[in-house]
Parts: sequence; C-alpha cells; structure tokens
Amino acid sequence: MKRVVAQGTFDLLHPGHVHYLTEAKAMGDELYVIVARSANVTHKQGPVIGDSQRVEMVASLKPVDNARLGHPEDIFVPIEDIEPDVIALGHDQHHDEDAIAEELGRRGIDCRVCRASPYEPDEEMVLSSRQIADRIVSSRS
Ligand SMILES: Cc1cc2nc3c(=O)[nH]c(=O)nc-3n(C[C@H](O)[C@H](O)[C@H](O)COP(=O)(O)O)c2cc1C
Ligand SMILES: Nc1ncnc2c1ncn2[C@@H]1O[C@H](COP(=O)(O)OP(=O)(O)OP(=O)(O)O)[C@@H](O)[C@H]1O
Repeated sequence: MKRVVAQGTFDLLHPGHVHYLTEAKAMGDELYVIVARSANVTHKQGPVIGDSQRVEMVASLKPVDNARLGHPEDIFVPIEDIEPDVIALGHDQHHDEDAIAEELGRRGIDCRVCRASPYEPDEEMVLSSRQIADRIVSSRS
C-alpha cells in the first residue's frame, strides 16, 4: 500500500480542500491528513474552528483514510510515525519542497515530495477559508 500525506489548517471547508485531498489520494492508496494545530498557524490569522473539530471534519471526507492533529513542535514526528511514500504539498503552501526533502533524507525517511494543483473552476466559488470568513463578516455586519 502506497501512503500519501496531505496537510493544512482546514478551517472552513470548501471545494478547494476536496480537490486537494482527492488529488493527493490519487497519488497513492491511503491518504493520511495532518491538521495544523491552531497554535502553529502563525503565518496568517488563526482558525475560527478548534483543533479537534477540524480533525473530525477532515476525517469525514471521502478521500481521507486517517486524519490527525499535528505535533506541537516538530512537524516531522507525525511523518516518522506514518512513514509515507509521498508528501503532497498544497499548491500555495509556503513550505519549501527542497528543504523538506533534505530533512527527510537527514532523518532516513524515503519519501517523495510533490506539489498539488490549484482548483479554480470559476469566479462564483469561494475557495479560501479566509474569504469565507470575510464574506460572513461583511454580509452580517
Ligand atoms: C510535511 C508537513 C508536516 C506538517 N506537520 C505538522 C504538524 O505536525 N503540526 C502542525 O501543527 N503543523 C504541521 N504542518 C503545517 C501545517 O499543516 C500547515 O501546512 C501550516 O500550518 C500552513 O497552513 P496552511 O497550509 O493551511 O496555510 C505540517 C506541514 C507539512 C508540509
Ligand atoms: N482552491 C484550492 N485549490 C487547491 N488546493 C487548495 C485550495 N484551497 C486550499 N487548498 C489546499 O488545502 C490545504 C489546506 O489549505 P488551507 O487550510 O490553508 O485553506 P485555505 O482556504 O487556502 O485557507 P486561507 O484562505 O485561510 O489561506 C492546503 O494544502 C491548500 O493548498
């Protein structure tokens, strides 16, 4: 069985997340998803929804075989546990492919790192958790 890992915040779910996770699943046989801890989402506004609720929602999605909360300090601890064949980075994730590949090599983990594609079907869809939150604020105030 070929294992794939996907990761992200997954605050307010939308079809962009489903596209990403479906594409990641197609890279192997089993999809494991690491959900970022709120405390570690420091590069943008933190999630509205709490850690365990985000994990529960991601776990319920069709392509997902296993979802878990990430490690508080070391993002490679869940990777060492899962032992994936592929890490599928999201199209806009700020993580650097080469830096991740280097650290995997240093830790003796034999795993490919690749980049998923964006989902942008038309202008009607709101394909970003932040944009959904902004729309709620502007339409309710
Ligand atoms: C290979 C990999 C493993 C990760 N593992 C964790 C983790 O264990 N704990 C965590 O809080 N975040 C982890 N992250 C980070 C988040 O999943 C997420 O990528 C980061 O917070 C950026 O959020 P965004 O991609 O939703 O913008 C990991 C990221 C990568 C690329
Ligand atoms: N429209 C999209 N197309 C493809 N992948 C997406 C899309 N939106 C999010 N993803 C992917 O889903 C994963 C989780 O993304 P994240 O939780 O940051 O969602 P987001 O909607 O982009 O959030 P925000 O709007 O707050 O930046 C990431 O790997 C990201 O690349």
